[in-house]
Amino acid sequence: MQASESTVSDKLSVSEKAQVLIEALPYIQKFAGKIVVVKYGGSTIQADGDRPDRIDPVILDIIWLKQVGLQPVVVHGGGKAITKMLNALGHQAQFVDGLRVTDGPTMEVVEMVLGGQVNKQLVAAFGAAGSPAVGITGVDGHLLQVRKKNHPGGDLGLVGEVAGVQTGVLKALLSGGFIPVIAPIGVDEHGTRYNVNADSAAGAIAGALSAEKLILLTDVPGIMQNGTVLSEVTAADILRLIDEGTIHGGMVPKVEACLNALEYGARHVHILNGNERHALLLEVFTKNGIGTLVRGGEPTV
Ligand SMILES: Nc1ncnc2c1ncn2[C@@H]1O[C@H](COP(=O)(O)OP(=O)(O)O)[C@@H](O)[C@H]1O
Ligand SMILES: CC(=O)N[C@@H](CCC(=O)OP(=O)(O)O)C(=O)O
Repeated sequence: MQASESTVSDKLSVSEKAQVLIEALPYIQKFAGKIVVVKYGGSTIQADGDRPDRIDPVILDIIWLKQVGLQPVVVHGGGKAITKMLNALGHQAQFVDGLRVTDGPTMEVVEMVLGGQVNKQLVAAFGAAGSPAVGITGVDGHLLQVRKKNHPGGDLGLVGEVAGVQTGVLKALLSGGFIPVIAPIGVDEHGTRYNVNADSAAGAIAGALSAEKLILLTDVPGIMQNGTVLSEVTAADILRLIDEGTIHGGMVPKVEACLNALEYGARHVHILNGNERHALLLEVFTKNGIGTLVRGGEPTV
């Protein structure tokens, strides 16, 4: 445990510490056995292969969810790591509406970085923190079936959109007591692998698992409008916020993934700041939660 954490805890009296635990009890009871899909973004991943002494607080939160009876499933990004590797190899990264234009050589780097480096770094971090995880890509167990994405902004190359999700491999891992850690690479019916936006992959997986929650961790406190976080938005709000340009760039695939997840069966979708310490615990185990809740229904803003 890090020094700053023990200092905060030391400021609480013994009865205040007990009170915090007691207040979490109804949420622990409510969510027992429920599936929570957590999307851990490339802009927030802190697992650091060079600093094995440092335990990533997000990983601790996810292990906490598991230990109190929820069933976490992790889908990770790694966009920044891909761009770093492309640059190191002398390639330029190119994006259209938050999606990476993926030619053949770029796809090789995507697979190497997402399926290899980032995935194994996270799995190793879970193991080091005492919880066995298994890292897979969407190719394994035919988890993410995709087709080439047709995008109005131009040909994106080997970018896939999810056409189907086969959840068998996830159910096998969950029932074996493992935390599944998924890299967003999909496969089409010919065996061609595609780069899938991690938010889209997480949304599709959350929907297919009828998850209690999909939680998208990013580097902003939620959906922002004029400098403030919107605590709750509906599908209609989102369409309007995209239309007026308030939601743009990487937030567009994120909110589309939220709507997709809700449409296909996820119950609640949240966008939180993964850089805020223990944001996941605050969302799941406190009354008001934090970040933005995305829900179906009529406009709220
Ligand atoms: N209305 C908005 N509210 C919050 N962030 C927004 C909004 N519109 C665009 N963004 C951008 O979306 C980014 C998050 O998307 P992205 O960079 O793809 O995150 P991640 O790497 O975590 O998936 C934010 O850092 C912000 O720059
Ligand atoms: C098609 C597409 O854009 N794929 C993403 C996959 C990784 C990702 O989504 O990572 P973040 O969540 O960290 O942004 C990419 O190549 O960057």
